[in-house]
Amino acid sequence: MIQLNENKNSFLDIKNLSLEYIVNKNKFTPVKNISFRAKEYERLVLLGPSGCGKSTILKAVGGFIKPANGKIVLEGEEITKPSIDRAFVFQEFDQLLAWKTVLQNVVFAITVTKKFKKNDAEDLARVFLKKVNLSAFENSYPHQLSGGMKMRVAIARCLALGSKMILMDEPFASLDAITRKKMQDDLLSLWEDSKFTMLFVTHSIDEAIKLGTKIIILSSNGGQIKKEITVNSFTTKEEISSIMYKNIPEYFI
Ligand SMILES: Nc1ncnc2c1ncn2[C@@H]1O[C@H](COP(=O)(O)OP(=O)(O)OP(=O)(O)O)[C@@H](O)[C@H]1O
Repeated sequence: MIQLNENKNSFLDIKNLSLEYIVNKNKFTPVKNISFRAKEYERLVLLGPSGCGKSTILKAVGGFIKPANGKIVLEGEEITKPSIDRAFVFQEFDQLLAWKTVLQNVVFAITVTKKFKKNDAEDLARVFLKKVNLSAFENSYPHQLSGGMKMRVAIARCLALGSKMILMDEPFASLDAITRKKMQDDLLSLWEDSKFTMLFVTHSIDEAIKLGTKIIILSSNGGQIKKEITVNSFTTKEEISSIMYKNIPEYFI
């Protein structure tokens, strides 16, 4: 079991963050003045109803939206632009190139983003494929893999590139219940094996409890943080539901 590093309280530090879009020349601010922190190797889950600003926060951490106010700091450095430091892993894990093998997919990413010779890139790719238990599948193509294995390749690729955070926006939302459970289990075992800090967006209470070490509950009223919950073995669906029922009744409509 990985211990969260208590000395790295400010691995990710979001301070008084407001995020806005310009709609018909007017400012629209879906996220207003929120603050929260994550430790290294935290599995931080943003939970809230549709439209509360979860994806907007994730995009800002990715560096794709600049804060209107406040700041986002990762390991002491303010985030101002996208970087491989913070990698998105998309739904269906379809960022993998269908015509390249598992090994070639990882090597391709390494050679494009780092100045590595092909042989060195292959060595590095194999180290990370081993970490995610896919050494035996290095010559397989993405279509020959299960969803969980594709996720492992996508995450191995991020880790090989040196990503410090993996950003996931409802990656399992479109899956049937059995596949979703399997993917969640796979993600947890991958996290146990490979150690990464994760920011995961969902509107499922069950998923938040299962995957999170910390849950941030957001309301639909301007992306306000209603509660921050450190998940432990006593955290129940009833407890989270009751917090949400009191603070965000529209979640249940
Ligand atoms: N590019 C955009 N331009 C203008 N408004 C946007 C844009 N993207 C999102 N919004 C609006 O900002 C608000 C927050 O959207 P966001 O997608 O962050 O919410 P969410 O909590 O992730 O919702 P969902 O769970 O439905 O994906 C919503 O009202 C949405 O309509």
